[in-house]
Amino acid sequence: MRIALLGASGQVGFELRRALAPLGEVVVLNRTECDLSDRGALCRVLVQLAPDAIVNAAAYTGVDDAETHREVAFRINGEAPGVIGEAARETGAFVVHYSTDYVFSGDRDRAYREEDPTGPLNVYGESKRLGEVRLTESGAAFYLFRTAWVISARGSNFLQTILRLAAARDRLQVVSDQLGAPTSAALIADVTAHALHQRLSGRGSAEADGIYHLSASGSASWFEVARYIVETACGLGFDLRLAAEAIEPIRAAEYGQAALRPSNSRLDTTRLTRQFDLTMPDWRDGIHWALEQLR
Ligand SMILES: NC(=O)C1=CN([C@@H]2O[C@H](COP(=O)(O)OP(=O)(O)OC[C@H]3O[C@@H](n4cnc5c(N)ncnc54)[C@H](OP(=O)(O)O)[C@@H]3O)[C@@H](O)[C@H]2O)C=CC1
Ligand SMILES: Cc1cn([C@H]2C[C@H](O)[C@@H](COP(=O)(O)OP(=O)(O)O[C@H]3O[C@@H](C)C(=O)[C@@H](O)[C@H]3O)O2)c(=O)[nH]c1=O
Ligand SMILES: [Mg+2]
Repeated sequence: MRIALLGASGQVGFELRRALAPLGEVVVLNRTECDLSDRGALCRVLVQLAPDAIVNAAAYTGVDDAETHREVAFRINGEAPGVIGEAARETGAFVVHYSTDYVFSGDRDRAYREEDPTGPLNVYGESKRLGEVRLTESGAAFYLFRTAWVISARGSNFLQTILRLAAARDRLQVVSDQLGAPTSAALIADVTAHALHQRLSGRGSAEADGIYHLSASGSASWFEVARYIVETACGLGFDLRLAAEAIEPIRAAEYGQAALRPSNSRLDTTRLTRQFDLTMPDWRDGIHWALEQLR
C-alpha cells in the first residue's frame, strides 16, 4: 500500500504521518516537490507516483488573509482538489480531502448535517466549497471530511494563540457569539486512518464514499474555550499572567475581523460515527491532551 500525503507540515498533516504509517508506505510530498498552486506539476507528480491513496491535508488556511488573496486561496483550496481528483481517477487512487464548517453560513439553530445547503460567509469558505465541488465532479472515489476549529500542540491555532496571549497579558476579550467544537489534529488523523484502512482493505463499501462531518463532541463559544484553556493550563502548572476569570466575552461584531465567521459552526457527526462505528470524544479531551504534550 502506498499513500501520497500532501500538507504533511501542517497541523493535520503532521499527525497523519504518524496515524497513516501502519497502513503502508507514506510518501510525503512537500511544497517544493508538489506545489498545489501549480496544476501541471501537481497532476504529473501524482500520476507518476500512482499511489493507492492520496491524502490532501494541504490548504490555504489564513481566513482573514484570504479576503485579500482571493486568487491564491481559490487556486489551492478550490482548483487543486479537482486536479487531485482527476489524477486519482486516472490512476485509480482513493482520495481523502478535508473541508470546513466555514462552508456554512451558521444561521441554523442545530448542528449542520452533510446534506445541508452551504452558504459561505468569507473567501476562505467559498474557496473550500469550490474544492468540494471540484473533487466531487472529478469522478474520483473519495472521503471528504469537513472538520472545524482544529487545535494541536504544534502549528498555528487558537490554543497556541491563547497561551501566548495569556503569558503576556492580564486581560483578554474573546468572542462569545460563535459556537463550535475544537477538534484536535490527532483525532482527525486517527479517524482518517481508521476509515481509510476499512475502505482500502475492502471492508468499507464504495456506497459509503462522500462527505462526512468530523468534529469532537459537545460545543462551546470561543470565549468558553479560551477560559477552559487558561484554567486547564494553570492546573497543569503553566506560568500564565492571565487568570481565566479575567477573560471577558465580547460579540464578534465588536471584535472586528476582516472575514465574517459563522455564529454556528457545530457539525453533526452521526453519519461518521454510524458508518465507522466510532465515538467522538468531548472537545475538552483534545485540549487537555495538547496541553499535556506542551507541558
Ligand atoms: N485549521 C483549522 O482550524 C481547520 C482546518 N480545516 C481544513 O483541514 C485541512 C488541514 O488544515 P491544517 O492542518 O489546519 O492546515 P495548516 O495551515 O496547519 O497547514 C497547511 C498545510 O498546507 C501546506 N500548503 C499550503 N499551501 C501550499 C501549496 N501551495 N502547495 C503545497 N502545500 C501547501 C502547508 O505547507 P507549508 O508548511 O509549506 O506552508 C501546510 O503543510 C485543510 O484542508 C483545512 O482547510 C478545516 C477546518 C478547520
Ligand atoms: C486570539 C483571539 C481570537 N478571538 C476570536 C476571533 C475568532 O472569532 C475566534 C477564533 O480565532 P481564530 O483566528 O483562531 O479563528 P479562525 O482562523 O477563523 O479559525 C478557523 O480556521 C479555519 C482554517 C477553519 O477552517 C475554521 O474551522 C476555524 O478553525 O476567536 C477573540 O475574540 N479574541 C482573541 O484574543
Ligand atoms: Mg486562523
